[in-house]
Amino acid sequence: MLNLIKIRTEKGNIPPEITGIQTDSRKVEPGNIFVCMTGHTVDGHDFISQAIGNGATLIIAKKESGLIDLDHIGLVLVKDTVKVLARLLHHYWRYPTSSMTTIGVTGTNGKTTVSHLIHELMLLMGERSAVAGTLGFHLNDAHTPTANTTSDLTSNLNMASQAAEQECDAMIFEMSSHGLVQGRVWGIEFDIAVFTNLSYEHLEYHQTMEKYEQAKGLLFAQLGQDLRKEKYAVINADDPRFHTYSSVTPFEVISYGFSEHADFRASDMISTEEGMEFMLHTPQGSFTIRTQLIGTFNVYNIMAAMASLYAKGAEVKEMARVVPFAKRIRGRMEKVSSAPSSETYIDYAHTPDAIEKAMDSLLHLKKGRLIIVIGGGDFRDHTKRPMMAEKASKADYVIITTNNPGYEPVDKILSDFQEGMLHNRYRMIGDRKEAIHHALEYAGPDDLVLVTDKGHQTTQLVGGTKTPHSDKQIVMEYMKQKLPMK
Ligand SMILES: CC(=O)N[C@H]1[C@@H](OP(=O)(O)OP(=O)(O)OC[C@H]2O[C@@H](n3ccc(=O)[nH]c3=O)[C@H](O)[C@@H]2O)O[C@H](CO)[C@@H](O)[C@@H]1O[C@H](C)C(=O)N[C@@H](C)C(=O)N[C@H](CCC(=O)O)C(=O)O
Ligand SMILES: Nc1ncnc2c1ncn2[C@@H]1O[C@H](COP(=O)(O)OP(=O)(O)OP(=O)(O)O)[C@@H](O)[C@H]1O
Repeated sequence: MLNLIKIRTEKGNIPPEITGIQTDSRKVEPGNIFVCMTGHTVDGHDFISQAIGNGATLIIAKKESGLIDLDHIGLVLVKDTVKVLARLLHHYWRYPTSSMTTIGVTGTNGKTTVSHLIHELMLLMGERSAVAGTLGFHLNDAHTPTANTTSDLTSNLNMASQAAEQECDAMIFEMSSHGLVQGRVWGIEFDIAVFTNLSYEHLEYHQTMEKYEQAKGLLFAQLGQDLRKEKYAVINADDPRFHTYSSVTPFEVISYGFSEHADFRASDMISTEEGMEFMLHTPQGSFTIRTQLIGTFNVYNIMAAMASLYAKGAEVKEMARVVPFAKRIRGRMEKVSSAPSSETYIDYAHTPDAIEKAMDSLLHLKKGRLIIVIGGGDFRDHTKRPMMAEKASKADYVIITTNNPGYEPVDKILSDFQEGMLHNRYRMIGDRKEAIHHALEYAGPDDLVLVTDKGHQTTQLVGGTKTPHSDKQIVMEYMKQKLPMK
């Protein structure tokens, strides 16, 4: 295997066989290669002793560090451990992404929804599928949690290999900009690259919108240039980046949106008791689409999922038949209470654009007032807070709170949001549970309550301590106590 890489220095005893490849010393098992990665927080080179203690027999590093007893292990020095890791991992797992249709979904909002819609539609059409993203790793119906939206390369290859072993027809990767920039999917053979939209987010990491835009574009570059292969880019025709991303790839672009020229074009959207209905015009004809999902943004998400599967070879007619059975995604415009009390929705909106879109999707349903809970916390872009509050000002009443405040002073979080408020019909309550209770208390039976930011998540981080917290459970328990038993 080492013949795949350029070795600068080789020392000690190189083992004839290895049992796996690891970048985290805590996960190393006997016989593994430990590859040292220089991270944002710590340097993997500092954990070589721990890796050896756990049984690593070969260390791949950029530099020599510490005293290593080379009697029983080997040490290989290379120029770039990230690139070497990618090369070795794909070889070790026997290139699993080349045996199934591999789909990458990127964009500021909608990645989870589009990825899960593709997955669910495939299962509904009788195919085998896997998806890895914010909600974890779903292999057909089985589920394992993951740490990131886009996992590290070692985990991605491990998941892809499980999917390939289960003979999945496709694997879908939710692609965050961090994941793309850090090479967490290097070498993955994408067949279809999907773009949802781009708006203000993650500038604490990328610094400028231009760099953020470039980061997302890496997914289209990763389709490669090999025109012997059948590959597609699926791009939102209504987004201003349509032309930029279309020009990154030599492969055919399938567009979707409300624009006249889109290949998958929606029209005549109406809300129904069950969700929504719209007309979808496609290269295979026009179809009525009925869905349990709500909000115009979900029309986009459904079109992105259907266009991706059309690229993969599915019949639009068959997809139109199964879309009504695709369930709402956990924590995304999830209705958790309804008449006789106020209707309450939980939504993972955590960007200015998502807040605006989530509110817009409810405005036509409201008979009384729209009450919104917004919040934020440490470890996320702080600069977006006033913009989120500005968008939330469209609601009749706004409750500003925290979400995973971490080590940041609560008053600072609240005042950042306050800066963006366009009216004074708001209240600031630091404790998230109390804030949700206040929203529900304030709401009358005709009012709509939208609780944003936490969505599906089930913990609250205060200081360095995580405690259980579910917005959905808080609403349901409150309703149970307040509503008279029948
Ligand atoms: C800032 C950032 O992106 N950090 C990511 C990065 O970690 P890092 O560079 O800090 O790694 P590190 O902790 O310094 O460790 C360096 C190396 O030492 C190793 N190590 C470390 C400790 C130890 O005891 N032993 C050991 O061997 C580590 O395994 C690693 O190989 O690489 C890790 C593996 O890929 C990620 O899990 C981690 O995500 C952290 C947890 C994170 O919060 N990231 C956020 C910003 C993120 O990536 N978000 C995106 C988008 C979310 C969205 O769209 O909303 C995501 O994809 O999740
Ligand atoms: N196509 C869309 N356009 C704008 N907003 C959207 C769209 N789809 C979803 N949203 C909003 O964004 C929120 C998050 O949706 P989703 O989880 O699908 O996005 P995401 O890109 O995966 O987010 P993250 O990367 O943070 O996990 C939703 O709860 C909704 O408010």
